[in-house]
Amino acid sequence: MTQRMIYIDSPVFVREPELKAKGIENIFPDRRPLALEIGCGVGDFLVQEAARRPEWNFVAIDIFNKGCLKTCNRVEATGLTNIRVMRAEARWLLNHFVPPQSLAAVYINCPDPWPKKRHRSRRLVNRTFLELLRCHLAPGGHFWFATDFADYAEMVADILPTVEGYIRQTETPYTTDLGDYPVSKYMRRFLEQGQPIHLFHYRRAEDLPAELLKPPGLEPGFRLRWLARENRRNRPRRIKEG
Ligand SMILES: C[S@@+](CC[C@H](N)C(=O)[O-])C[C@H]1O[C@@H](n2cnc3c(N)ncnc32)[C@H](O)[C@@H]1O
Repeated sequence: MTQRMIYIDSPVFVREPELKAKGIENIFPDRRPLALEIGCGVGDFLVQEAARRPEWNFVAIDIFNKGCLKTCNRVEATGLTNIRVMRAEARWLLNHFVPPQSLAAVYINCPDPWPKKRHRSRRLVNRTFLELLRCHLAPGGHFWFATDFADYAEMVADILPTVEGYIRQTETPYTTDLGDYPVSKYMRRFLEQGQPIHLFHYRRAEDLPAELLKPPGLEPGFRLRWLARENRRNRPRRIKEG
């Protein structure tokens, strides 16, 4: 899928030069625990989460330009000041811009399921990704992962207990009782169709041996290669969108 690139002119949108110049922890006027939502879509989950956790700062990323634009519009409409939006690929951002052990929380809701067997390796959440995330989560940092896709849930439920340093916060590997976890656009869509959402909640262990805090190295994942191609093909244009 190619994307129509619209210039995002929003005070909450952060571009790479600003990120490089300031560092992710300094893009907000005040330092607070920093949380990251990966694949924010249109931003409806994050505005709910950021409103109920005003003591945290939130970075929302997505590789789709239009999703970033809609998220920016939504953030501006709510008046929330603790959210910034970036168009970025998750592994790239973690590897290049997120300091070690700095994230109070990471959220991933309804990531692309890649249902075909031959495409499973394209799934974002796999062993290497969880090892990478472990390096960037703060001690005690939260990892929330929600998927509508049962096969993805089973895959992650198999892997997570074998990745050292994650501590389960639910009685079972995942729960379909969402409690007060905010509902995203995709989650709502599946819930309305009577399909369960599988919610994982883990926390990073307080103390980890140094060897578990070494990043596994940037794997040029499918989305990273796709984004590089898209960026070569497109140059953002300034278009007024209502
Ligand atoms: C199925 S949508 C879900 C959107 C939203 N989280 C929700 O639940 O409504 C998955 C989103 O993840 C984004 N995405 C996929 N791979 C990504 C990656 N490697 N880094 C950042 N965003 C990614 C896609 O662009 C898409 O917007």
